[in-house]
Amino acid sequence: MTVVPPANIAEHMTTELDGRSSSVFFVLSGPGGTGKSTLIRRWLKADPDIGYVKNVTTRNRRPPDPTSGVNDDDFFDFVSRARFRELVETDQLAQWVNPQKGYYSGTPRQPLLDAIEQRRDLLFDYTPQLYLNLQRAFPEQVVGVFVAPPSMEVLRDRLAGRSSEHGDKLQLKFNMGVQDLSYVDMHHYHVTNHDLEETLETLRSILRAEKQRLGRLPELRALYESVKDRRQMLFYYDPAGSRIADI
Ligand SMILES: Nc1ncnc2c1ncn2[C@@H]1O[C@H](COP(=O)(O)OP(=O)(O)OP(=O)(O)O)[C@@H](O)[C@H]1O
Repeated sequence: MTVVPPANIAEHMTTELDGRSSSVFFVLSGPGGTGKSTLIRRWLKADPDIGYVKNVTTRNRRPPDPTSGVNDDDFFDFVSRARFRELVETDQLAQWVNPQKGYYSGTPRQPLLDAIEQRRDLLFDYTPQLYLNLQRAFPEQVVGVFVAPPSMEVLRDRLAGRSSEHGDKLQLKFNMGVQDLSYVDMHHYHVTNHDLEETLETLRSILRAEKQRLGRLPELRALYESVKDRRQMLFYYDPAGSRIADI
């Protein structure tokens, strides 16, 4: 028997039902010291297709972390306050923050626009404030994952173990991390970073799922829209229950 496709689908019998997803801006957010840069460093190494845009910052360089291998220069461009001001005034930053007196940090806008154009995914290592700024600027692209430490005690030990902050600065960093906890409910996901490999696997699964959201597949959406038969009734009233009786 020959199967005859309905008219609305006949011309699309060989159209492939695969879509190319639009960009995801995948933000690892949360307290400093939970492992965000360590995770991103591993992810970038394992997956060359994913991108990372360096932030500009006026803070001092941290010495490379011998435990994680994280090198500040891989994540930041270090600029003077005068240069930072120029970037703000000429509207070259997608977002910026002033987390501590005299210290500014932000993200250049143009590489983000390029990524959207090329449909590339980007990873970000952010505080919740930066994440919320970016979400406001790019609501369709941004997915926010709050990366939590196994406990606050572990966070304290990881921060101390990294040796990038000491004394009052370490205390300040920890206290800022405690404040970051109040932003958890503004994220899409919460992932606890016990074991690095397991956490990375969870993050990659989240990104894979986000790529399948119909909202990120514009050509497929347009295709399904074009083959929709608008005369079809998908719902009905049945106050007398006769349709059920007819089954
Ligand atoms: N799952 C883990 N198990 C054990 N140690 C970890 C784990 N994840 C990260 N660390 C260690 O914790 C320390 C802090 O990690 P990292 O610098 O990546 O944090 P961060 O969240 O990027 O901090 P910041 O936001 O201040 O840059 C590092 O020394 C790293 O080696």
